[in-house]
Order: sequence, then structure tokens, then C-alpha cells
Amino acid sequence: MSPRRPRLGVMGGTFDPIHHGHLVAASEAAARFDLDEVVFVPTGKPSFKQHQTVSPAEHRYLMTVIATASNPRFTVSRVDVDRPGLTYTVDTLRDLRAARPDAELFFITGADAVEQILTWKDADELWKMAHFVAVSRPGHHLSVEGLPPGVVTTLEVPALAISSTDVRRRAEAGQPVWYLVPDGVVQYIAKHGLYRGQHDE
Ligand SMILES: Nc1ncnc2c1ncn2[C@@H]1O[C@H](COP(=O)(O)OP(=O)(O)OP(=O)(O)O)[C@@H](O)[C@H]1O
Ligand SMILES: O=C(O)c1ccc[n+]([C@@H]2O[C@H](COP(=O)([O-])O)[C@@H](O)[C@H]2O)c1
Repeated sequence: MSPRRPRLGVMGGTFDPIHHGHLVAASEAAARFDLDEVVFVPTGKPSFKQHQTVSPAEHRYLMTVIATASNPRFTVSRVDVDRPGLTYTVDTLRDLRAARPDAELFFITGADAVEQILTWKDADELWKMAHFVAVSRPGHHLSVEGLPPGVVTTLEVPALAISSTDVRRRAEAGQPVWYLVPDGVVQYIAKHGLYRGQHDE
């Protein structure tokens, strides 16, 4: 019998900032698919967010490291942050495959991202590179209609009605963000004065 290939979850996101909705999605996907590791991949320049202000990649990367540090199965990759140009998942998966040729990849996305997935760059290629896990998200209908059969599995996760947009708005208005994001991320936002004076979309 051939040995089981390592199973690597990939949680891509802008993470501006990372919040408990992201962490629960990754943790649930890890349990359901028996993942050995989940690598969080903060975007460099997100292609769908070109018309909004996005914090510098280095801040988003460091907040992701702080948020995931206590979980031995969570890691963070710089592949998207370090690649010049706009960030596309096809490139993320290519880089991760090159770094971890033995691993089976599971790309984790929320219901809102899945709605758009057919418009992503080289969408046809994506299915060959990873299995896709579509997690539920409050306020979004989780559907895989129109996607090729068998390439995406849906997963109901505990509903956390948290978005990075809401966290940014709260930080901007001086409202608390405790318990929406990990404690270290609350401190990081305050220390660097992130989102102050930023009028979000
Ligand atoms: N509360 C949540 N529950 C489940 N999945 C989520 C949740 N928040 C975000 N996600 C998923 O995590 C991934 C990365 O999300 P992203 O970094 O864009 O966060 P966001 O909260 O959607 O940000 P913004 O409000 O700035 O658009 C996406 O696939 C998204 O669907
Ligand atoms: O590849 C694409 O064309 C593409 C378009 C939009 C989003 N994505 C990826 O989807 C993930 C979530 O993106 P976002 O913008 O909702 O934070 C992140 O890993 C992005 O790189 C990818």
C-alpha cells in the first residue's frame, strides 16, 4: 500500500486584518479533511480589491503570523506577498506545489469567494491543482452550482458574523475589536495605528 500523502490546507486571504472567522474556517476544514497543516497565504496585491485601500502587505503578513502562532498545525507563507504584480490563486498553488511536491492541496474559501471563483484567472487550471473547500459564511448563500462536479466540497462551519471590513470600521471609529480578532492582533492594530482616519468603502 502506498503511504498517505501529506494533506495541506491553503487558506488564502487579504487578512486586513485576520479575524476569528478565518481561523474557525481553517480549523474546521482541518478537522473535516484530516489536514496535516493549514498554510495561511496573505495576498500581495489582491486583484479584486484594486479600488479599495489595502494595508501594506507586511502588516497583514505579521498579523497573520501573530494570529496563527499558537496553533502547531497553522503556518504562514510569503509566496503571494513576495511575488511581484497582482495576486492570483493559480500562481499561489503553483508556488506551493513547487515547494511541497508531495502534498495534496485543499484550498479553503468562504461562500462569498466561491460565488466568484469562475471569474478567477485560469479557473479551469485551478481544479487540477487543488481540491476546493467552500465554507459557509453568515450573509452569503453557499452554492457550488455551475462549478464542475466533484471539484468543490461544501462545509458548514460555526457562523461567525465577522468581516475584516467591519473590524476596520470599528477600529476607525474607536470601537472595540476585542474577541473579533485574536488579542495579539488587537494590540498590533493599536500599536501601529492601523485603520485610523481610513474611510472604508
Ligand atoms: N466570517 C467568516 N466565515 C467564513 N469564511 C470567511 C469569513 N470571513 C472571511 N472568510 C473567508 O476567508 C477568506 C479570506 O477573506 P478576506 O481576507 O477577504 O476577509 P473578509 O472578512 O471577507 O474581508 P473584507 O471584509 O475586507 O472583504 C475568503 O475566502 C472569505 O470568504
Ligand atoms: O485568482 C484569482 O483570480 C482570484 C481572484 C480573487 C480572489 N482570489 C483569492 O481568493 C482568496 C480570498 O481573496 P479576498 O480578496 O476575498 O481576500 C485570496 O487567496 C485571493 O488571492 C483569487
